[in-house]
Amino acid sequence: MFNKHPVGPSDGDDDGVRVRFTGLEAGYSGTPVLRQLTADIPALTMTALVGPNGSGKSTLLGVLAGVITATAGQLRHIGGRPPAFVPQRTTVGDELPLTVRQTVEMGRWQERGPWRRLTRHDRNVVDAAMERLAVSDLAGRQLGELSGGQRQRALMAQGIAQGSDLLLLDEPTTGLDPEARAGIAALLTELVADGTTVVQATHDLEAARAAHTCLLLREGRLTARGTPDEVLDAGGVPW
Ligand SMILES: Nc1ncnc2c1ncn2[C@@H]1O[C@H](COP(=O)(O)OP(=O)(O)OP(=O)(O)O)[C@@H](O)[C@H]1O
Repeated sequence: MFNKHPVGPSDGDDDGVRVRFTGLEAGYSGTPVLRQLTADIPALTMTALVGPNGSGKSTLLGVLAGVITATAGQLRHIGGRPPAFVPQRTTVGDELPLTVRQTVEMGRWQERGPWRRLTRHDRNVVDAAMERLAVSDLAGRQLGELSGGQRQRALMAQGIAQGSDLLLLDEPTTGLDPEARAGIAALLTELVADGTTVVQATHDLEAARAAHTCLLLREGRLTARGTPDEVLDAGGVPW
């Protein structure tokens, strides 16, 4: 694919960079998925990971989040707090006996440690995250009995409750109705304006267009990197 920007870090210094990876490789049980990925994630911007099913977007998010270990290459988080990772809502078990409030409270575990009593500050952070995602009314409901959009908002509230400056989201708007998608898009724009770096894997063209930077993956390789116009229009929509 035609690509105006070189596929790699923009330059050698760390200015304005939140995450830098070089020659990154990762996979599952010895099966390689990501191959020689090299790129920067600019700080205080929104980056969209785009590409066809199975191209490695979720795997890359998992590596950035630290839940999947790279098998080769280098990954550097430049400054900031440990990332907050919001997985695809379909990967969160329906049978989990958790209420919405308990789910959001888990966002404080990294700081507080699991099973420790939450402090008043923690509870305030949880309340604020639930209000921001409009799930306060659902606080006592079981996660498994929520609609897709409600569950997505609960998981996003958990991510926000972590208070990280780096939010990693796996398909936060896929399958949601237009109103719910617009709500999430507006929230992400606000979060970036408030000082958060957002990285989202997405098949949602509007979400990708709203990003500052798109990284296009194909078969585990980074094949284009640039503005949405450059990446999405250069060779047709890439999925
Ligand atoms: N837990 C796993 N165990 C083994 N292989 C996996 C696992 N998760 C993903 N894979 C494989 O890794 C490759 C990349 O998958 P990944 O989920 O990262 O792609 P994706 O771009 O996020 O796809 P989608 O758009 O469908 O969500 C695929 O071939 C997939 O089958």
